[in-house]
Amino acid sequence: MELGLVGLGKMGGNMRERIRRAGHTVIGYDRNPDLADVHSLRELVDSLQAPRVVWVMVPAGAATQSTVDELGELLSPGDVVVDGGNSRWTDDEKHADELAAKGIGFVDCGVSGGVWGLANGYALMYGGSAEDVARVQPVFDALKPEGDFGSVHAGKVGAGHFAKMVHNGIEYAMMQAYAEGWELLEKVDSVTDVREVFRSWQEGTVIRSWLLDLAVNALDEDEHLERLRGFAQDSGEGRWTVEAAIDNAVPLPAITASLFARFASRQDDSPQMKMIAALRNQFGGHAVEKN
Ligand SMILES: O=C(CO)[C@H](O)[C@H](O)COP(=O)(O)O
Repeated sequence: MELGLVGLGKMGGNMRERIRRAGHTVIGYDRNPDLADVHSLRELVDSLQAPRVVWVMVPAGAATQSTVDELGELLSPGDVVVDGGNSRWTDDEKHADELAAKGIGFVDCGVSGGVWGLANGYALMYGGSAEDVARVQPVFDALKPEGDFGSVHAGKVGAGHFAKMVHNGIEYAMMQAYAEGWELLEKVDSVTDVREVFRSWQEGTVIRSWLLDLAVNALDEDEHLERLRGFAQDSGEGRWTVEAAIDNAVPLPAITASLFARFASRQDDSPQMKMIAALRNQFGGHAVEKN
């Protein structure tokens, strides 16, 4: 089939390649002309035969919104837009409604696989009507990993990004657990080779996983992670997971703590711990350290 792909960065560029390897025609547009096959969204749309499928792979928020808006002006009834970025799931219904008013279908798709997806395939979680999903199915089949699993029609519009959001919340908590275990192992004198302990866990243990494999890769590159600062950003999905938990009164202590640990990583000197120190000093005369 023919696909229009908007956004050819780290994810989109590799996805174009994987879809082409499966025998499909992909016409890609990116603001960076060095990456693009065409020079504008209009040229992309004009290059595709109707009914068209256009996959959007740009940053969540304003960039996705403006791309969907522009496609809404350029596409025709019967075409389908797929949002494959890490959009907030609550944006999907809005995008679907805006496009539906013009007779254009919409599918949201959470994509996981990072820079390894070209070789390993991308895990896909999508939401939308059966009819719209069927139109995109050959592309899903090209992108997904080999084997029986790795893609799911999770439900109606929004379900794909909701599933991907929860996936990322789990990712936060798993990474935090490996990180805490690693720090404790590094702290004690009795364990003399932490990297080899992590490596040994890759087989036979209850906690083996791809994230553990990646932790071993990282320790092979920098055994004690001395070249890195302990600073972690977040892109939004952890926050949205916690917000959804509050909306639904579902307790998520591990995921919430792992999000807050990232916030703490951005502080050189914790203001709240200054208050703890001050209060201990006030009520008990406990010693404080001064700047
Ligand atoms: O979706 C992903 C992996 O599954 C992305 O890498 C995601 O951006 C990571 O999220 P964060 O920046 O919040 O750690």
